Amino acid sequence: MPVGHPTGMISSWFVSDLVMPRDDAKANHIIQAVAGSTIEKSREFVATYLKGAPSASAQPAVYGSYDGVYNDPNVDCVYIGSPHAFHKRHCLAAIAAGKNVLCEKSFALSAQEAREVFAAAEAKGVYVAEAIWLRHRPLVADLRRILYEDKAIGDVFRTTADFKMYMDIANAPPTSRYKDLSLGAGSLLDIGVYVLNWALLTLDPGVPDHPETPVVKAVQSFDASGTIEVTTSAVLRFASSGRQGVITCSTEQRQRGKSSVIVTVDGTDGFVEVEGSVPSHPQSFTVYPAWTGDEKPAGRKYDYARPQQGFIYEADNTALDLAAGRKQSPIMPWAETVRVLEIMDDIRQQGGSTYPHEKKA
Ligand SMILES: NC(=O)C1=CN([C@@H]2O[C@H](COP(=O)(O)OP(=O)(O)OC[C@H]3O[C@@H](n4cnc5c(N)ncnc54)[C@H](OP(=O)(O)O)[C@@H]3O)[C@@H](O)[C@H]2O)C=CC1
Ligand SMILES: O=C1OC[C@@H](O)[C@H](O)[C@H]1O
Repeated sequence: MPVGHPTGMISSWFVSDLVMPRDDAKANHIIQAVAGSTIEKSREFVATYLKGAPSASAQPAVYGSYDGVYNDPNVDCVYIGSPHAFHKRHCLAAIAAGKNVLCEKSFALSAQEAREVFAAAEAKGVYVAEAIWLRHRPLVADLRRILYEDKAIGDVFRTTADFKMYMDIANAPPTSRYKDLSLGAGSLLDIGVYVLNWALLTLDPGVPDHPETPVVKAVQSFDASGTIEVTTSAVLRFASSGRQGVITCSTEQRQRGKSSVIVTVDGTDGFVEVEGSVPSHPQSFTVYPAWTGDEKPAGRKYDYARPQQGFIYEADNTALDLAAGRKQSPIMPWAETVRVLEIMDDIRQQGGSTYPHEKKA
């Protein structure tokens, strides 16, 4: 799958995974072109991250503006790894040029922005998907099967998930996407989106095709300036089952250790703990029977640790979607991206966080 992308942290992680050799690749990804805001940044990106890449990806076309990638006839799919507030603009520009698009989470600032992008994609007949890599992990599909087909822990009744990642916002430059509200700063869109996805995936077997939208109660707290949302807590309740999700995220707290329990799913006959460094990067899960005595019971561990970080799964699935002529990802269809953003709109409304363009409206 030829890929074009701007520079930046996530883009470096993404391409590093794609060019790492592996035996079980479902698709052959070629980094065909790289675009950043300056040609120097793009060249530096290539020199840094594609130095040892297989020959097809080692010398991509290099552009000093994003238009270069949008208009490059050799690019099949544009990967967008810019800050949240630019996603709509960059998606629309790529779509207008007739390109397929894989765009980072959170897909947009609001559900309305996502609807506009998907309407444009439909009109142009191109593929667009949110790069919510968590949903593409085999670990997630296996866990859902164990919960809802094998019913290994009985009836699921609750999921708790917490994402903590310390950001020194006070000392970050004003241009940082973690600090600049006009770039979409805030813990919910950056990391809360993962714990929300964990709750939806583990509490609702109908996801993604027949999802039930939960009732949400949420609060948010802000940094010293009172403008940047740094901690979000929300409780979700699914009316049909009574299942609850307790999801929290904070950029004020450091993650503890290299691996810990990042998600817990409780059932009537047992529980599951998902282990990893942070909820975006699960490595294993353990299925336990009900904890009845003093000691924690023995569980069965399912381990998915690999040399890549995990971006290969969304990349492979995107390539397979394109090869099959699909315009949407069956794992993260447009309606599901919109629904996640609608829930986040609701959480932000209850929590009191708004973006500059919303204040003007
Ligand atoms: N899936 C995952 O695990 C992760 C996903 N993400 C997601 O990826 C996206 C980008 O995050 P990240 O890589 O950390 O972002 P960065 O802050 O690294 O920015 C990415 C690129 O966007 C451009 N950019 C950044 N700030 C500005 C600005 N103020 N004005 C104009 N252009 C700017 C720059 O590219 P240039 O100047 O070359 O154009 C920059 O290299 C977000 O949606 C985030 O949520 C982020 C981290 C991990
Ligand atoms: O998606 C993400 O997950 C990992 C974090 O480091 C990053 O800030 C965030 O965007």
